[in-house]
Amino acid sequence: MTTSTSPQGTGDATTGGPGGGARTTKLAIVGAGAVGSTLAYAALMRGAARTVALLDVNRAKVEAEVLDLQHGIQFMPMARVEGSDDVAVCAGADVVVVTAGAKQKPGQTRLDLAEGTIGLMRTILPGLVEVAPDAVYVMVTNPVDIVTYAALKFSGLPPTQLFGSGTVLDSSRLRFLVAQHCGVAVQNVHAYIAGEHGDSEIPLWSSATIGGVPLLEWPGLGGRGPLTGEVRDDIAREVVQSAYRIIEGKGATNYAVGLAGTRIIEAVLDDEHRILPVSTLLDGAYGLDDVCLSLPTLVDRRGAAERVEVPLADEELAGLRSSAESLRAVARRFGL
Ligand SMILES: O=P(O)(O)OC[C@H]1O[C@](O)(COP(=O)(O)O)[C@@H](O)[C@@H]1O
Repeated sequence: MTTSTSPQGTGDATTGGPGGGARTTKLAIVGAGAVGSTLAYAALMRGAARTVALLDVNRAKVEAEVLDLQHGIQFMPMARVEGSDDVAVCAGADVVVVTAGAKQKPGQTRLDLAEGTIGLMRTILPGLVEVAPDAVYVMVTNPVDIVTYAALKFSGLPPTQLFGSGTVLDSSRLRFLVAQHCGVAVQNVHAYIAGEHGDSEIPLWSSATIGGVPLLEWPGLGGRGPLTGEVRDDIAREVVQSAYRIIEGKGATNYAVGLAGTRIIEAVLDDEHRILPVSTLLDGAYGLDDVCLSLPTLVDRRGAAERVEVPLADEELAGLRSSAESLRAVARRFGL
């Protein structure tokens, strides 16, 4: 079953646009759950790709999500939406985003989900690579660092071409909280979370800036105080806890992760050369290797093209090393 539509009824990303015109971009999303379908919605709303294809084992679910999205096409930038329970729907994709996996339940950590999800990656990656060998693969499924490490093994793809959404979302949570505390626009806060997308993640306070001022020297503005050690610790704790709070309240996180994923997809499809904290396989950076974790990385049409070596304070480097250690221990536990 493939359910699809096109504005002019014909043409797709593989054969060219309607009427055989210029080739257009195609985004394939694996998993039509809360994250996958919200990501599709966000990508369509932002006009990130001309074709959005959804793949899910649950035929009724994928059909329903596709229909619902198709009915909104009139109000979006020009696009085509298709969906199927057959991997062929992903053929010729420029970007494949993997969101499929076991659902996180209240109280479960991301690592609790690992085993079933790793098995799923082993099953689905070879078929995806067969139909979309040139796509850039973005893993979103949690625990994303472990899933990315496993997917690299199962796909045989180079680390530039396959990486994880990592701490792009955590960094936007951090920026939101800092912006709220300081009373400035979130876009003016430049700060990254590095390491694991999870409990051992590290805010890179020492390199963060607000409006050109080093965050650690932020004097406060409009009656609001500086970011003291206590405030920073509270914010860092809140970043880690917020996903759990959302899951407790509504069962899943979907909006912010859908937007974060879309941001990564745009950086690839539009060849933006944008620095984003995605999860990549380390090969000696900061003395770390054979582990996937997040560091600011140049993302362009090639994928995760090059890592930026951000200067780290001693405690940040120590945090990164222990994050790497805990991820390696989990990977070993699952025989990776
Ligand atoms: O604070 P400035 O210098 O005005 O920069 C704002 C710009 O930086 C951004 O927040 C991106 O920041 P990063 O490069 O730190 O990710 C944009 O969204 C925004 O347009």
